[in-house]
Amino acid sequence: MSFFGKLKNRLFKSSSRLEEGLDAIVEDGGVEETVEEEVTPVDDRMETPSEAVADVPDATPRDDAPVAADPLADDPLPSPASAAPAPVSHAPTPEPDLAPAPDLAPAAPPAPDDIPQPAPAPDLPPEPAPAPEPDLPPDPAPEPIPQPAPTPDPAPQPEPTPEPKPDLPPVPAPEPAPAPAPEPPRPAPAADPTPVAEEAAPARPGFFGRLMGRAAPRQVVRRELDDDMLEALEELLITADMGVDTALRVTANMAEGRMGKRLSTDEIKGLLADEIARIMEPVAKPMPLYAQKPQVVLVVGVNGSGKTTTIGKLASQFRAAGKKVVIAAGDTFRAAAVEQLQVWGDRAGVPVLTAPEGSDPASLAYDAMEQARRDGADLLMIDTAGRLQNRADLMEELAKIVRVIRKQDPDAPHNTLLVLDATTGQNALAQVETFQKLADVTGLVMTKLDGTARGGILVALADKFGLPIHAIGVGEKIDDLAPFDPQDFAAALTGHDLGR
Ligand SMILES: Nc1nc2c(ncn2[C@@H]2O[C@H](COP(=O)(O)OP(=O)(O)OP(=O)(O)O)[C@@H](O)[C@H]2O)c(=O)[nH]1
Repeated sequence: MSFFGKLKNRLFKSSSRLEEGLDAIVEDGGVEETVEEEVTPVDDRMETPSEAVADVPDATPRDDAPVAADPLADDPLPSPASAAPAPVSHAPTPEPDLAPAPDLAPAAPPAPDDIPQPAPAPDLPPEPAPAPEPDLPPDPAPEPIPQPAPTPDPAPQPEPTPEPKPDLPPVPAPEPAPAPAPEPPRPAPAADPTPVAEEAAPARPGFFGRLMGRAAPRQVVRRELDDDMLEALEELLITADMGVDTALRVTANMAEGRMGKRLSTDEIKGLLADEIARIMEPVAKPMPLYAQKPQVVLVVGVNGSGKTTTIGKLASQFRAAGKKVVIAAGDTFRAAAVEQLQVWGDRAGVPVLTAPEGSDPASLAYDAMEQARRDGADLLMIDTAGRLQNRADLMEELAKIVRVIRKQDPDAPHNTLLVLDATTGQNALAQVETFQKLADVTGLVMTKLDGTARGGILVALADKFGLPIHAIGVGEKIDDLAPFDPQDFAAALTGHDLGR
């Protein structure tokens, strides 16, 4: 499954909440219209198989898989491994929210009442650029109904003969869908008398309709964008954890130049996805890798935010990318935290340096630095305590760690990653503020996006702080750390496929 598919599934709570909310807003006061929609080729409705983002593979050793480096791999140095795209194992599972299957079905016999359409003769295309058969795969795959009877009958028969492709001049692209102008009443299409909101199963287009790239009429609910609707949208975004400021800004941008216009749920989703992607674009940055050896990565965050897990996942990905990694278990006050990190080190195949319980974390960090240098490690990842309850102590502890490692490398730490738990919602904003005071945070990793109904917190964070988001955690397994892709995220969050 592609990353979009996986993220979509995992953000199901968020996306369904937003989707349902948007549906409700548009339907509340919206008016049903009949529109014709361009028939989309099957392939266009499937996920693009080569999305760059790592489709998180199964938790298997991946010595040959540089992919994993993807989330981190903004390597300014030539690092073939890190630059390599993720191995994507795309099982083309159709998205549940993609177009309903019926209209994707390959050339079934047209409904009899489609036939009497005022047929433009097939060889007299009314348009200068007759569209190619849009709902056929571009490759010369045989028709699913192998009717070896290509009798060149000028009159179109209901029989689904193999498509007379060769007769049709190829056209580079199908025409853009015409604006949903009010359709003249058509001779009773085989319309289902039970229109279901926006995604009602469309009646199958006639043979010529399909041939010419036209589609079946379908019912779409549209609502005029007014103050009430804007307010409802703002509320919805706030409940998705986008925060008041960001929600207001997003809705204002969505509304710009569109007040009084009639918008469908799909259109609203598209606008929202565009806005979210626009905000997230500048912060989607993999963790930079430097030539410095060892590159010191200090990992901070409150207890339970997912630091240990994230260190394990990152270490595994770095290692798979050919980097030599050492981990220092800097939360020396909690034996359980140290043990947990050792488990993750074992999983990732990376050594974990520990110190006796209660010993000075800065001392451990110093020793770890020495060992990492001795071993020629590329990366030293230092876990830290997350006791915000005693902020002054924590601040002193972090400051001391930084002081001692700078004795060996004045530029260290090279990265200070703040790990945030997406399920804490708006509290994540406060955590960023606090940790920015405690440490010089250089980037974020957002965990547990699979477990929240309100992924909008990422949008609020990006909008407010502009800190790079290096990766997102979408599960508890070692491979459940993905690069942050703003387009995929926006699509997954809103349920709108941005068409990539
Ligand atoms: N569902 C899900 N769970 C996660 C994710 N990341 C971490 N977790 C879980 O969150 C819990 C806390 O993770 P830890 O890595 O131990 O968090 P920590 O910040 O190191 O916590 P302390 O050791 O208490 O400081 C564990 O049960 C993890 O399995 C994620 O992306 N998704």
